[in-house]
Amino acid sequence: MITFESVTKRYADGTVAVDGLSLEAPTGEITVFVGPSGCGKTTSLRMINRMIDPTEGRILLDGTDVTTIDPPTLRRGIGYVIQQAGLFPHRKIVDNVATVPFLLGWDKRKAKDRAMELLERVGLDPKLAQRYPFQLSGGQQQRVGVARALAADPPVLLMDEPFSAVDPIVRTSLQDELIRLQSELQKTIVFVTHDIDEAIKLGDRVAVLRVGGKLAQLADPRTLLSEPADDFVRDFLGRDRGIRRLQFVATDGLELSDPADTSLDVQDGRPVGWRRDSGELEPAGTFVPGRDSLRSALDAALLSPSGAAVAVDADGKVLGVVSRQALDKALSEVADG
Ligand SMILES: Nc1ncnc2c1ncn2[C@@H]1O[C@H](COP(=O)(O)OP(=O)(O)OP(=O)(O)O)[C@@H](O)[C@H]1O
Repeated sequence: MITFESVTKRYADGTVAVDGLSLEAPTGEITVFVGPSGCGKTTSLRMINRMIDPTEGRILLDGTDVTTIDPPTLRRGIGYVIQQAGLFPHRKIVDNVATVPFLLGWDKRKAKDRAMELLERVGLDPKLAQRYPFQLSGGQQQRVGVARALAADPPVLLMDEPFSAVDPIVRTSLQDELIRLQSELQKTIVFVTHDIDEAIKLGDRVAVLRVGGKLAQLADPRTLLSEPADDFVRDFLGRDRGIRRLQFVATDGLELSDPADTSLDVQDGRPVGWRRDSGELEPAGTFVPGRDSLRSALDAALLSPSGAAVAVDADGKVLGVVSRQALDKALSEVADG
């Protein structure tokens, strides 16, 4: 666990970048620092691995004040990923990833084996290992950056806007990959972003900071969306807060009707489309109950001319149909809190 105890950072020119910050980043969870430009996110993050030291207050790593640990020792247990990966340009990808284990005294073979294993783990083709960073796309470089940070298997990972330099599609896949990796590795992650959607998607807890380095709210994403602490947080969350809340509402309780009672065409157990009176087929939007959120179910319904959503299992086989009335009922329960 990482604990900030009334941490303040005042730079030499008098700028107060972080002001009395107190919070905990629990072990095995992703804590996101989010806020507008200049609110002190990077400064807060860098105080954890002592790239910057606080002016006042303390940061504890599992109960030990980080300023009592010498920086090289501290950083051995802390992986660090930055925007645009920061790879060594003149080293092959495999050597970039093997750098830290090698510095820790692993033999060359073992360090390279570890690097290859990690490249695969972050979803990269092993063939890329022999290339140089400039021969990779931005998204691939970011994956290498994550692999490199994980190389020595540190319990803590600091990530500073790691995905902001790539296009939205690559960004989504990097986020999905991080969620998958985290479910396997359960690292203590502190993740900095200025993108509230990214914060809500990735964070177990989200710390919203305001300019001047003050904590505006610390909450899980669901609470943040349903109970913003003040107007600043509400404005920062932006539009569609009501709709976005639905992504945290489960769908296992939705009432399913028998597809045979509807105009859904089913072949080999799979939905083909909604059969119109004219005989034409209209697309059928689907979702997986229990896995997908009420937002996905609503989206599926809105894609269907009938207004109903088709519930399917993980293999795409029809489980039932959620009528507009059943969705209405679920939505009104959400609105009632
Ligand atoms: N070395 C420094 N000397 C003086 N002021 C600094 C220094 N580094 C950062 N600052 C100031 O401290 C404040 C917080 O900066 P910081 O980089 O932590 O913010 P941030 O939230 O990460 O911003 P961004 O999203 O734009 O990267 C800003 O006003 C910045 O100008």
